[in-house]
Amino acid sequence: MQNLTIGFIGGGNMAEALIAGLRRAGHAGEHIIVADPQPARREFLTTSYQVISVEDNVVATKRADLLVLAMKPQQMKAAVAGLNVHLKTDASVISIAAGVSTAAMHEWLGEAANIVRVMPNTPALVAAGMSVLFSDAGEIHKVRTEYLLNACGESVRVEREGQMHAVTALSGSGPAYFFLLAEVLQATGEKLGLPADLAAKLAAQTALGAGKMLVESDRTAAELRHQVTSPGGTTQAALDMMYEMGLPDAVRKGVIAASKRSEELAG
Ligand SMILES: NC(=O)C1=CN([C@@H]2O[C@H](COP(=O)(O)OP(=O)(O)OC[C@H]3O[C@@H](n4cnc5c(N)ncnc54)[C@H](OP(=O)(O)O)[C@@H]3O)[C@@H](O)[C@H]2O)C=CC1
Ligand SMILES: O=C(O)[C@@H]1CCC=N1
Repeated sequence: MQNLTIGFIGGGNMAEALIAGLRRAGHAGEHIIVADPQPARREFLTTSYQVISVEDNVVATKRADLLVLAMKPQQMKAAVAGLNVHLKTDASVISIAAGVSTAAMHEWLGEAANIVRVMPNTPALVAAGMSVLFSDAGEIHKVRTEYLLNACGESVRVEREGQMHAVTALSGSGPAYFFLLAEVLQATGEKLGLPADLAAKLAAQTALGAGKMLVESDRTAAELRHQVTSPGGTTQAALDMMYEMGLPDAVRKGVIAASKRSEELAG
């Protein structure tokens, strides 16, 4: 797998996270080629990750064994138009765009294209990504895709493409929900008199610790929450207020809104 050339069309935030994961896992920069319209972005990616950067999508497409389509959903149709004739025989084509269905990808790239639909997330940048894949292509294309995704963290397959909307709402967008919570924790710590750097450190390390416990412990999230919550104590005071202010309902409605937006992007 290390000899596969992995191409990216679009070198934005999510492509960078995947590239960082690949490079950390030892995939050679000379086997990664990124096409992006912005010269400054190409320069940045080459300097930071020692990858090959090009302006022309066709150049990256021709060389790629795995081609990752990493532009915005609204940019996808125009970006892939005409690329299918340049694909290597048996190339795997991985779309990471929210909402965009494999049927749409086949419509744009032809029925013969080996399409894998993936929903990654930005913690791939630090090898802690969570990716979900769906594909109607052959096993080899899923296995190759898992090589890429597992270099960046964890991956799972789903058998029903319809589940990708909920996946997108949960793990694709999910890092932003935790970052928002960290922002509020930090700002409130400052308001309560802590220096900014200390408040930021406390929010970040607490998020890391809670995340590690969620991943590593046998206990459920609810059980872990109960362990922190002494009856009549400080956590109880906070959680009572958060429930009263509707925090769980706000999160629930937010995640449902994300899932609906993913359905809308599907057209
Ligand atoms: N960010 C995230 O957390 C996640 C994103 N995704 C998906 O990843 C995809 C990319 O998102 P993200 O990285 O955030 O977006 P970005 O806007 O950061 O990256 C997209 C990149 O593609 C470039 N681009 C646009 N049109 C073309 C084209 N025709 N050919 C080549 N490159 C092009 C853009 O250039 P320019 O700026 O000039 O338009 C930009 O550099 C989206 O489809 C999104 O749904 C999935 C999971 C998580
Ligand atoms: O916000 C978005 O649309 C993309 C998809 C998931 C995360 N970012």
